[in-house]
Amino acid sequence: MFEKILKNLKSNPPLVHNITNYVTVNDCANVILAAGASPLMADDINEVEDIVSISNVLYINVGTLNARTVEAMVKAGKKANELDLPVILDPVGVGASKLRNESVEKLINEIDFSVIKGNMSEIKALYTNAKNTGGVDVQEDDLINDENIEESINFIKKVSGKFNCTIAATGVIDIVTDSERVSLIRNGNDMMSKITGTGCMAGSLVATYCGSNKNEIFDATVMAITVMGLSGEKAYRKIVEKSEGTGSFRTYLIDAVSLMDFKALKEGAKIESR
Ligand SMILES: Nc1ncnc2c1ncn2[C@@H]1O[C@H](COP(=O)(O)OP(=O)(O)O)[C@@H](O)[C@H]1O
Ligand SMILES: Cc1ncsc1CCOP(=O)(O)O
Ligand SMILES: [Mg+2]
Repeated sequence: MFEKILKNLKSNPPLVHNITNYVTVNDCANVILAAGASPLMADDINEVEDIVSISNVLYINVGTLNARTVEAMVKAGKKANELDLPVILDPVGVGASKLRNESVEKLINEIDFSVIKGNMSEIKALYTNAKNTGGVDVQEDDLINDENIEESINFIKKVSGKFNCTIAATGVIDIVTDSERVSLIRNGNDMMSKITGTGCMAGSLVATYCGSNKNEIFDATVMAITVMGLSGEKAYRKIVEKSEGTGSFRTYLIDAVSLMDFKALKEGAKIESR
């Protein structure tokens, strides 16, 4: 699976159109470059259709949404659907405010998404309209762990069925499902929750791999989440070795994505198919 996805990325590196937040935008651009693709950040309503038309995939992240960008997201998403490009949604912080809930509902109603990726609190808020008091971070009670794994898998499958797309729910254990296939990914490190942007970068990587593998959305998503987790492990080893902190961790994370190859993936991936 990895070999084919990587080969397609290498032979057809995608141009990734991102409409994303202003907190982690630079990390998203760098992680896309590190993976071997090209990022383009563009959110003006008068430009997005032109940009989608030259892109291979669209990543919509509502982290710092506002009325203006939501309209641009809808327009870009519709154009991407028309051109049959994968569209990825990161519903950052959904459940935390009325504006976020209404905007995400509008996006989901008007755009066909290939993948929705979020932490478990976001995925829960999406499905049940539950309040998300953690903001952009996962709430402690929602964390996916070995105790609640079966229940979590069944829940994420239901979410995938409802929204008719692949769902990637991230956390200590990540779950990816397209309703039928389920992969659990046990890569990653707790330090990934101590810097901002790991979720957004994971979304950018999902978009990157899907952009050159649009007929293999599930596998491309599993691969992206695995690359992110494995890179987190490598970055963590580096900072421990050098007694460094979270700032360096962020840099080493991007380094690790840029150095990732088939061999490292094959050796380090902790994927369980259910
Ligand atoms: N405690 C953890 N242990 C292992 N991996 C983690 C942990 N927290 C986050 N990650 C990883 O960090 C990435 C971002 O996930 P997450 O923190 O859930 O997203 P967000 O930043 O959107 O809340 C994912 O690849 C996930 O696997
Ligand atoms: C802190 C913050 N506030 C609005 S968007 C954002 C970044 C969230 O990034 P991530 O979901 O990757 O932690
Ligand atoms: Mg997030």
